[in-house]
Amino acid sequence: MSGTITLHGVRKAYGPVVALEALDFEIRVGEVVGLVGQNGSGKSTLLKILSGLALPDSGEIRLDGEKIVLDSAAAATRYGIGMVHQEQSLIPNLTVAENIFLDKAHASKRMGLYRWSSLNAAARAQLDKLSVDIPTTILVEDLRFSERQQVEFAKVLAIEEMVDKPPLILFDEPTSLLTPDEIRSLFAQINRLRARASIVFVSHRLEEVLEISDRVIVLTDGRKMAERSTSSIDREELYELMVGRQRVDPAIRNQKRSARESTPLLEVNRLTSHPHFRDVTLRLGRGEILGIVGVLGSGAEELCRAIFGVIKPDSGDVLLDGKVLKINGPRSAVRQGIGYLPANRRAEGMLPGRSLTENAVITFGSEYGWRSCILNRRREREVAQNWMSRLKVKMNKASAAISSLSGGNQQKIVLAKWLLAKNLRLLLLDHPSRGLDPGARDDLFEVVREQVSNGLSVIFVADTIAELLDLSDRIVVMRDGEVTAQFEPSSGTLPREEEIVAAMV
Ligand SMILES: Nc1ncnc2c1ncn2[C@@H]1O[C@H](COP(=O)(O)OP(=O)(O)OP(=O)(O)O)[C@@H](O)[C@H]1O
Repeated sequence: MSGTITLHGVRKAYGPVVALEALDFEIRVGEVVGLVGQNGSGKSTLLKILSGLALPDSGEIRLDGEKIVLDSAAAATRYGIGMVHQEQSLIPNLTVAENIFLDKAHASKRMGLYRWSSLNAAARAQLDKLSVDIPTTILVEDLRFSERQQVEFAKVLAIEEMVDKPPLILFDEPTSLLTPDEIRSLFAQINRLRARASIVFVSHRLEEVLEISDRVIVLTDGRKMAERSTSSIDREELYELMVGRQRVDPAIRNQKRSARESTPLLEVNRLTSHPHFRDVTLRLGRGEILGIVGVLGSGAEELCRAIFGVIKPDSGDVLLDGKVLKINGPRSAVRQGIGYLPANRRAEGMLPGRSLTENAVITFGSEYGWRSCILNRRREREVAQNWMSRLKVKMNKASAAISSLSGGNQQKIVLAKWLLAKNLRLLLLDHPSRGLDPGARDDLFEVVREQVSNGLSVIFVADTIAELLDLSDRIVVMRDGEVTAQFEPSSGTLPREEEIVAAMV
């Protein structure tokens, strides 16, 4: 059995929204297929269909020419298909071994009871395939994010022994929370595996897609708009195919950047919050963008949370406009003109059951009549919709539930919520581009720059060094809770990537 999976004329609609249309797609063993597309273009829908979580409305899926029906995750497993989920699907209070075999019938389970030694040995064998030495008896909740992802990967690989065909492994943005070293080791694992599996790799990071994939498919509005071998296309061309316009070279934009001489809006003096960060001192001018970068555990995210009042500092102080900021929690931060876009937007940034407009106006509705006797819904809607169209939110109608949007479009709504604030002075953006397609990220940065030129000050925790250099006026590097370097390119020149990396690790 060769294990080729083909999709023929697949269509999937959610009510009036067509997520996939007339999709033909072939995935062959021995190759990695990169899947890219703008937010809302149908990538997650395609992964759901392949992993048995959604059924197409029409069209067929075939394995080596034979029609198959993927009507549940278990059915997908039977055909050797597994997904390494972006939002991990492991159960925290079970061990690594239990998680790897949780969804599978296994010889180590008899009448509902585990034979632990054989279960652990079987789990070890799966982890060994990835050259990972995580103990099989440890609870998943005690693992780092990247280790949990390895367990997810091993869990999918365990399918290999259950079926007589090479597995199809689906990766949904696997690198977004990994450090550069962790990405290298994931790629090495994929490269070792590729001869005996087929792989679909979904990501917004075009350089990574081009590096790891043999072929790349571009989805636009649910349709396959291009399919190329990665040796025949470069990043700029792929960006153009996806976004429909050329990318402005950040180097050109940076040349235009002039040093901003300004009185500080924010001064952070020796701020400490155990165990997150220590002795952090920095200043942020009016109309300035301060980029912070650091690997997981650097304390950068917690610093933003402390300024917004989510985390209580142990010592040090924060001055806003020369006055000591009393940080009594997010409510008082909002009153003082501080906004915060959390990294975990689904959990912290939105009300899933509410509509797009309600989510957009939830914080500042009162400014547009939210709390007045006569609810000024129309005004609210107008302002919210103005931002939604500026951020190019792909939606059916503004009254739809936010949960019906694609991940990237949900994020744009959470950002719109802050841009609606009339008194916004300081915006804290924690990994703002995570989940956004490259075009949407450039649009977002453009909106941020525009607001900054109107006097807004921004602290942003960057996802990658490239975007850090793209957006920041000044740069702070953090490691293990401390500031390890500050770069002030007042002459218009930015630090070199190696200088930043050296301070990060
Ligand atoms: N459960 C749902 N109900 C209604 N519409 C949905 C649902 N799931 C997806 N959609 C719509 O289907 C389209 C495709 O969404 P999908 O999540 O597949 O996009 P995506 O390419 O994965 O986007 P992103 O890059 O933002 O994650 C979008 O317009 C989205 O709003």
